[in-house]
Amino acid sequence: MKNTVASLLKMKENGEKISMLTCYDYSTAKLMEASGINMILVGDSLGNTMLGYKDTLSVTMEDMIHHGAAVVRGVKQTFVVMDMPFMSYQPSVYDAVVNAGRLIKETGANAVKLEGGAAVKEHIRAITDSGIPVVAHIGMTPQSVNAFGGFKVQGKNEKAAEQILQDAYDVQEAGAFAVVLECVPAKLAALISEKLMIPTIGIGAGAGCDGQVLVWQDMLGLFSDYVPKFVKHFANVGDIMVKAFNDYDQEVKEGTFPAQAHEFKIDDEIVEKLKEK
Ligand SMILES: Nc1nc(=O)c2c([nH]1)NC[C@@H]1CN(c3ccc(C(=O)N[C@@H](CCC(=O)O)C(=O)O)cc3)CN21
Ligand SMILES: CC(C)C(=O)C(=O)O
Ligand SMILES: [Mg+2]
Repeated sequence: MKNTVASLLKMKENGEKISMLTCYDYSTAKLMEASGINMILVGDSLGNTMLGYKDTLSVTMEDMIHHGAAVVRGVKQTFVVMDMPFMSYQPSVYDAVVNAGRLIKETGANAVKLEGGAAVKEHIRAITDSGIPVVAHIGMTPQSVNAFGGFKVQGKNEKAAEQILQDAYDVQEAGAFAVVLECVPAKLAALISEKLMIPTIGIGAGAGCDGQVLVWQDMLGLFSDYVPKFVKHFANVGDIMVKAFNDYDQEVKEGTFPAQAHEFKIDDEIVEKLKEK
């Protein structure tokens, strides 16, 4: 069955956990849909994993649309959320609505996600009012890496924890239908999850959240620039890939690849005639 905003809200009501992974391409999207994942996030983390930037700040609307449209072509049922890239919504509520509209129109995705709590209340309200479902994102918001001085856990002291709880109430009040909690203490995330009506999707926020999200290259051991504490390697696909590339390299050099099974045939007669010419 196709996942919708209503079905995702229902999952929280029923106490069913929501699974989300990032995705940035067609072939991987098809594999994720085959797996039963509830939601796909076309994250601006593609700046790190696909493009090799050190943070997400350089990611453009065009980057997001290029990858988002490919992901949407790969799924029929799965709910797809598009990250709004740095500076596509911060300058004004007008920019936020126009760029949210572009992300939906030019990819066919189902919702947008933007970072921030109290500071983006009006943006969330205006995008929601235009008919686009919004996922909020609070706690350690990577587009503010320079303000935080690194990718550091947020909400550890009383004042900071209270601010994050208030951000959670603010984004719910503004109309967000779900909220990502990134790198916050587990007990704070559990408390927020209890207090909110909308589902919380955690990353580095413990088991008390209503759902979880991970970057797909992280959970498969394909990304090694950094391995945050919250990452679990569900498989070591990176090792498998290096082994396969190495096998290919060897077989090409030995001449064992390609074998006859990989060749196309032509009548010997034709080749004989060509030799005579
Ligand atoms: N591949 C990838 N995975 C991610 O989870 C991710 C991205 N890229 N890009 C955007 C942001 C950046 N994120 C990050 C990046 C690094 C840490 C990290 O290394 N944290 C350390 C230190 C925590 C602290 O000092 O408070 C850790 O040990 O988890 C965490 C989140 C999460 N997002
Ligand atoms: C890590 C998730 C929540 C994200 O925003 C991203 O992948 O860009
Ligand atoms: Mg992001």
